[in-house]
Amino acid sequence: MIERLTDLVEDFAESAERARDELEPVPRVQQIGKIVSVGDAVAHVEGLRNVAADEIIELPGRLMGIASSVREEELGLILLGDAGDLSVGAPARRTGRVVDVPVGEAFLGRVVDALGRPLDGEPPPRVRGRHPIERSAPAIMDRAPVATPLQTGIKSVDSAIPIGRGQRELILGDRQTGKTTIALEAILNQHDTGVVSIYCAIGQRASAVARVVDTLRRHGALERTVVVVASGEDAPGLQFIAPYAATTIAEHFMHRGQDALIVYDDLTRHARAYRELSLLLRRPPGREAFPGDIFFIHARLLERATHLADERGGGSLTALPIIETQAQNVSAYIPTNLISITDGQIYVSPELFRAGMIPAIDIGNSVSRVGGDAQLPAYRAVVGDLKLAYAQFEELEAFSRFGSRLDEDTRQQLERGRRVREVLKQDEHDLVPVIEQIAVLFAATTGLLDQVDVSDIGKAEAVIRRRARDELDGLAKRVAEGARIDDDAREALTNTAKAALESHDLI
Ligand SMILES: Nc1ncnc2c1ncn2[C@@H]1O[C@H](COP(=O)(O)OP(=O)(O)OP(=O)(O)O)[C@@H](O)[C@H]1O
Repeated sequence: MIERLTDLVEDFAESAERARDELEPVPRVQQIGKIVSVGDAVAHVEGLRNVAADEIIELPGRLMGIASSVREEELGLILLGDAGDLSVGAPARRTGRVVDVPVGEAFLGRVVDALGRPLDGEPPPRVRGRHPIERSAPAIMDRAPVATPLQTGIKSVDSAIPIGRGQRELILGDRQTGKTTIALEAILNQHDTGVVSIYCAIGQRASAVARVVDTLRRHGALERTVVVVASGEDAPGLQFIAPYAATTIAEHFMHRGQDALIVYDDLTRHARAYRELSLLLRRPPGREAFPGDIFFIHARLLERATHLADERGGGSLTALPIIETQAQNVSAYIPTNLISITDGQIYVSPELFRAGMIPAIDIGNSVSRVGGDAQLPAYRAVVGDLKLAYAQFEELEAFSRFGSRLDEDTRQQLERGRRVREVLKQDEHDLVPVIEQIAVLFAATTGLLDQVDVSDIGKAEAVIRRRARDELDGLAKRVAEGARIDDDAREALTNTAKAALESHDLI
């Protein structure tokens, strides 16, 4: 109903706009200034009056600039393209418009640039209207608490660092530690949830973006995903506006009452593009040479991700911003800013990655501040023990390296911890449905795997998952509807795991 209404309103707005353009050719007085300096990514203009912040200024060669530094005597423009043959003295024309992007369902399955122009060789998507890339975040009164889980299919995330729809969860870690893969898994896992995804690539190599698009296509996820790309070869201006444009495209779905997921890959490069622009615009550099408003540019972006109240349609936008740290320095400027803006972080550690603990999620250093409220209640049966067993295990393991003799209790904790660690490993794109996660984690945390050899845990997991899939259909449905794990369910989980292990001679 709400979708139909939104469609009607949008169609009406579109035709009203067209009619106005056709019927009233308003005689317009054009204000034209001239370029006084041109840099690689910015230009300065003189002679334009009353320009609004963020207004688009048209330059020769269909190039656009955003009025970023607006001063009485001179304008600093962020160029949305290659400065090319732009020369001093060339005209600069006011447009009275701000940057906007087309939005609509036709964007699903498409790869577009930061201005919504196709990059996949197909014709431009049929749009439902255009919206400015900078929009204010929904008011507090229009928001509702995060209450529905967003399953990622990754065991360690869904159990220990759960994400809810409308949450902002940062993924941070050094380079090549599997950050993009975690975000991609979250997108791939939405195959039957109705959640649409937006993947925004900022400052990446074109080959890396092509790999992501290929993965989405191979897994049948591209048709429910919009890919917005401003690659490293694009103008810094385009890299700067890409996440705002992608968010506007995502908001279209949220305002229609749908659930959307947006991945910003990554905001370190976004911050660097903005630093480059700010320095060229002669703004005073602050900490790490970033300009003073670097916190604000990320806060105003991520504030737009939320869960709307029912009166506003009940849609949601979940944000997974990615940040690359250097030498695991999470207290650098950009990571600390983003940690404070988001509702938690998934920290991936290069040491775990090197040790083959993949996904390399450091559970002890990761947190989800609001997702716990949205987590399916059935997880409570496993998650408390999981976190505790794992934290104790990590501590004990460090101690036991000193070779001190271990008492039986400690030895047992270590053995169980090793098995839990094996269970938390997961192959790329091997997404685990909820009931299978619960069956395997339940077996590991209740000691059913204690007798299984550590080298056989992968096999044990596979047989438990298969049996849970075949035999626990009824429980799976109840769990999805929010049922807790009661005594009957415990018994069913225990019997399933035992039968699976016995039938393969694993215990
Ligand atoms: N669960 C996994 N199992 C096996 N391999 C994985 C897994 N997760 C990631 N990888 C591999 O690790 C490598 C790095 O992954 P990814 O590109 O996701 O990392 P990243 O931290 O986003 O890297 P970058 O620093 O380039 O952004 C890739 O080759 C990927 O295939």
